[in-house]
Amino acid sequence: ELQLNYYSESCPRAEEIIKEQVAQLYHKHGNTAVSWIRNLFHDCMVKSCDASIYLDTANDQESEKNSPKNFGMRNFKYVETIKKALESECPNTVSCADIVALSARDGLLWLGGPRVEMRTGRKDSKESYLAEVESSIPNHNDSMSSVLSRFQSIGVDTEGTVALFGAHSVGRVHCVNLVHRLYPTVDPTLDPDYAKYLKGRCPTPNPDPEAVLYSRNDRETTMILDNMYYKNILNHKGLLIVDQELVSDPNTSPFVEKMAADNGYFHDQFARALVILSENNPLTGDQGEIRKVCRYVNSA
Ligand code: HEM
Ligand SMILES: [Ca+2]
Ligand SMILES: [Ca+2]
Repeated sequence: ELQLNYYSESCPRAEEIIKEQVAQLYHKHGNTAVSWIRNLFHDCMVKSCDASIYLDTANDQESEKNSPKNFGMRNFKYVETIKKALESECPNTVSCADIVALSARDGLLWLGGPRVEMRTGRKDSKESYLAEVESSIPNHNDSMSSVLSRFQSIGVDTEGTVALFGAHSVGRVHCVNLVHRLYPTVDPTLDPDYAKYLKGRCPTPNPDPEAVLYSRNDRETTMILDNMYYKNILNHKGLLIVDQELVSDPNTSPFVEKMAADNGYFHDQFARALVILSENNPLTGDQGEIRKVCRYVNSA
């Protein structure tokens, strides 16, 4: 029941307003564009693209943001900037869940990513699903077969899954997610010079989780969503164990090679898979609600 331009009658400028806000935020805080993409993954993969990720802890319901799987997520407050702009033009009309989808679509363009067409009409959840986060979002060291079957279960095939990992061509990884590959001994699947660089970024085996020690996902083109990621992992410069597994698993490695060789092909596959992810099990019609603010459900 999602459709193109769902708000054409109820709020004709809705998509324009989101685009303007994403642009303004990008110019103030460039990494908001990175966050919109990760938000889409962490929202849509958990139950539904229903903005459940945005809810704060309230009324005895603990926020999904508290899950260790959501460690490092940032810029949540800026979704309210977008929401406020929409509310001032069209109160109670545009869902936070559609902001999840459209902000990712528009953020991508600032990162040099592909143009993606997205349908709208998603409604917002009335609860958060902290308990489901653990089983829904893979771990940084899960086996590739379990990662593939997780994506398969929402309709993303192997080729699409390999493409979505290309999101790790932007942004950062904190040392807590890296040190097990560096200490006490260096993971032999890691390029030795690169390991030396990473040890410089993460000098101790037990980083304080509060400290913001991190490494860029992709040193060459940190803020561009491009196929450098695939070139890096082919050169044993993947950061997470799951990143490196894409190369060692025979189910995924042929796609890695193709994407490393052809940025246009990577972009086409990324766009295709992102749409499938963004349409996972949406609430539509009179399901859910349209929140007034994205971090709280509406009060009865
Ligand atoms: C098996 C699948 C995946 C795992 C285990 C995984 C895990 C992670 C981890 C551990 C980080 C670093 C967090 C930190 O230390 O701050 C990260 C960052 C990131 N991930 Fe993933 N990820 C996966 C798939 C995806 C997908 C499908 C997308 C989007 C399409 C995505 C988008 C991002 C982005 C944009 C960042 C950088 C965030 C930032 O800099 O703020 N990831 N991921
Ligand atoms: Ca969700
Ligand atoms: Ca890049």
